[in-house]
Amino acid sequence: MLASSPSHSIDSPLAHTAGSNVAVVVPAPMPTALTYRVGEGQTIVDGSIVKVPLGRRLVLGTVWGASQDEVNPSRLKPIEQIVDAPPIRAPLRAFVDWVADWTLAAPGMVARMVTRGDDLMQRDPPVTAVRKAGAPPERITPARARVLDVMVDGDVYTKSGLADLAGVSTAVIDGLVKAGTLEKITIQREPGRIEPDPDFDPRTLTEGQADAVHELIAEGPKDGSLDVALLEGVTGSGKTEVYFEAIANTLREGRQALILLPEIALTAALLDRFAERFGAMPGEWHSGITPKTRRQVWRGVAEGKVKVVIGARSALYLPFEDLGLIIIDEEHEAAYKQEEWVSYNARDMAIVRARFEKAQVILASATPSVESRINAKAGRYRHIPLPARYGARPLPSLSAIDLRRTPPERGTWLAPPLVEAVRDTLERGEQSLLFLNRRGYAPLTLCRTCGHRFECVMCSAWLVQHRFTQTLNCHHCGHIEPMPKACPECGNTDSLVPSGPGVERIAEEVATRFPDARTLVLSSDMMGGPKRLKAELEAVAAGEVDIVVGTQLVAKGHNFPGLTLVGVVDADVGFGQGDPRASERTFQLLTQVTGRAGRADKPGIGLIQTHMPDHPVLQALLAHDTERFYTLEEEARRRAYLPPFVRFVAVIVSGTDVAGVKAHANHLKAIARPPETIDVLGPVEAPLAMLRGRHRQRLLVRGPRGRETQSFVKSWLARADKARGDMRIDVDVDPQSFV
Ligand SMILES: Nc1ncnc2c1ncn2[C@@H]1O[C@H](COP(=O)(O)OP(=O)(O)OP(=O)(O)O)[C@@H](O)[C@H]1O
Repeated sequence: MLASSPSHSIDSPLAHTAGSNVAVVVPAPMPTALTYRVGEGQTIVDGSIVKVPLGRRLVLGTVWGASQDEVNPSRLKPIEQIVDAPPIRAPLRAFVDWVADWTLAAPGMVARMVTRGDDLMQRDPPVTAVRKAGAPPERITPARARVLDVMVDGDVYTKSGLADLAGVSTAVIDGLVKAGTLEKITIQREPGRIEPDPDFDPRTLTEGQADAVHELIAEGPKDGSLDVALLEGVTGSGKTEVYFEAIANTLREGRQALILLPEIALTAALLDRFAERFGAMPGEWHSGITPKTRRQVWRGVAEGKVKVVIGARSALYLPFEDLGLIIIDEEHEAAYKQEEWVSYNARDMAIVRARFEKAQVILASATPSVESRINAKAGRYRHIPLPARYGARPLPSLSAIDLRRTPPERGTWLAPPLVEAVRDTLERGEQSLLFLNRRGYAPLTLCRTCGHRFECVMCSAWLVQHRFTQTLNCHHCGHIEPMPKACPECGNTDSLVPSGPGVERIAEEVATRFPDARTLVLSSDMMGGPKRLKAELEAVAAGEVDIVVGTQLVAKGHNFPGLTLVGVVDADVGFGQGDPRASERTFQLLTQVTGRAGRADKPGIGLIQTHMPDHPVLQALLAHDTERFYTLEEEARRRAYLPPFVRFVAVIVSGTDVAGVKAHANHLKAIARPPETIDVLGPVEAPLAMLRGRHRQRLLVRGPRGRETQSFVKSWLARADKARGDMRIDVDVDPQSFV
């Protein structure tokens, strides 16, 4: 609903008067805000969300302040409407500016992540309600008496709600309205909300947990300076219980809290845990929620009524009224990096948002990112360890299965020691998890006769065979085609063979070896939506499944009490893909997944199939020697001039015209002229040379950590020729993905 004046309190008393010019940030890739005129009768403040004409469209924009630009009055357009929504507060506007500057994105594209779209600004339609208004009716029936009996003077009821309450039909209510006893009114229905109660059901903490809570709450800086704590606790140490206490503290201070999670799959379980601890559901924010919930949470946080939000990285842009605490759970996860539209890392940006909001940040992980570890070591973050599992449970005992010595039988993927271990676990009535980070049945399909390999037509990538759906899928662009009967190259039938395993193939082997076991495949593309996934995860937790075959979807965050064996089918998948973070990712993923074993009363084991049992990363993992891993990795990065000791900025030129893309990339290189401290590497064909039908060339800028590198990229790209046609230049500061 649009109104000419917002009904909300404002954080800036300075209204812009009619006839004055204001700067409005609009959702378009423009480097600056545009100027519009405030109309008669409009009350506009800094942060007002407005509708303004842009070309022929009316777009949603945000008032950033008075305009300093000289604009020819004849070209000046008026603000069309003021949206009935709380204005965007100054700290959030400052955050948007900062993110735009840091990521080299247009401010409007960042602001768009705050205001999102029109639908978010709508209010639910008003509803008709009734309340007592006059004397009881002359004709009083038992049904009418019941209605009057249940009503409290002054209270407002929806018709159907009141009918239910009194156990009568709505016709009885209509009769009372007609008689003048009740009157109809229109109300804006507010979602019923129970506030989380910090003292609802606190846990008894272990000594280690209590110390960590004390440090988090009481030992932070007292001068209001930025407080970032790295809560590093081994898997199953109870990090969640610890940061819940920090949330309780924030709630007692009357402020709001945000918990960011890397995966939607983790939200359902955490929502339930939160409700048990605080007696109320938090707000939920991710791509799987309904538009109605989205509207209610957005408005609820802006008005300070929703106190806690659990969400995906986009929740970082919610317009909190008074944000006191941000928790980044599994802070090391690559999923915090967004790579579309605006490339940003939600973990890093959360720290910036916290600075503007004067909020605390807790980064939680069993396997922190190398960056956060180094920041903690340098004293920029407080380092709070939780070295033991809750309930004195041991960490799982880990060992490697050397595939060179005990390989699987031909055409199978599970080596004899792993098969034996699964059998023993089944016999004990316990659960096993077989982990392989590959969706589908086989990563490649080829023709035995002519050697043809199935590739995506839009990307330089193999098509992954999926048996459940009988399709070949591209995991990069989403292209799907039916599994052919014959080879398109040589026409031979019965000659197409799968090559390599995905989780579906492992599940097939499991079904052959253990036909009586209850087996479940869990991977993101098998999901029948978040509801089905939640039910499946609950079934695993309840012990209704014997063997889970899963991708990274099940690797982290979950609590499966009956799970005592984790088998890693192929630990070598993650190493050496030209990605500077390959070792780190592998270490993290394998620690997380093996950390699912033995979390309740029975001890767990992890068996890791590999061709490289002596790899230093695996050695550190097997010994639970986290310290050794970080020391090795830090040293390797320092030596090789890799982040976080340098800053990388990736510049990707893409388009449908391969020659044009190459020429433009070469042009960029030719005009770069970087200062001595900065190198421009490339251009080279990106590892994914074609993606969604666009050819890609990659330049990599390597420079110092400060702002210098971004400043160089900004001025460099500003000097470049305009990209023509459908050519696009994407800039990614601190890239996570090197494809
Ligand atoms: N103080 C406590 N009282 C009761 N139960 C606890 C306590 N601390 C932890 N637990 C239980 O121990 C298990 C592990 O805790 P939690 O999930 O918080 O660990 P975590 O450190 O987040 O693990 P991971 O990093 O492996 O996901 C959970 O079932 C949790 O309920």
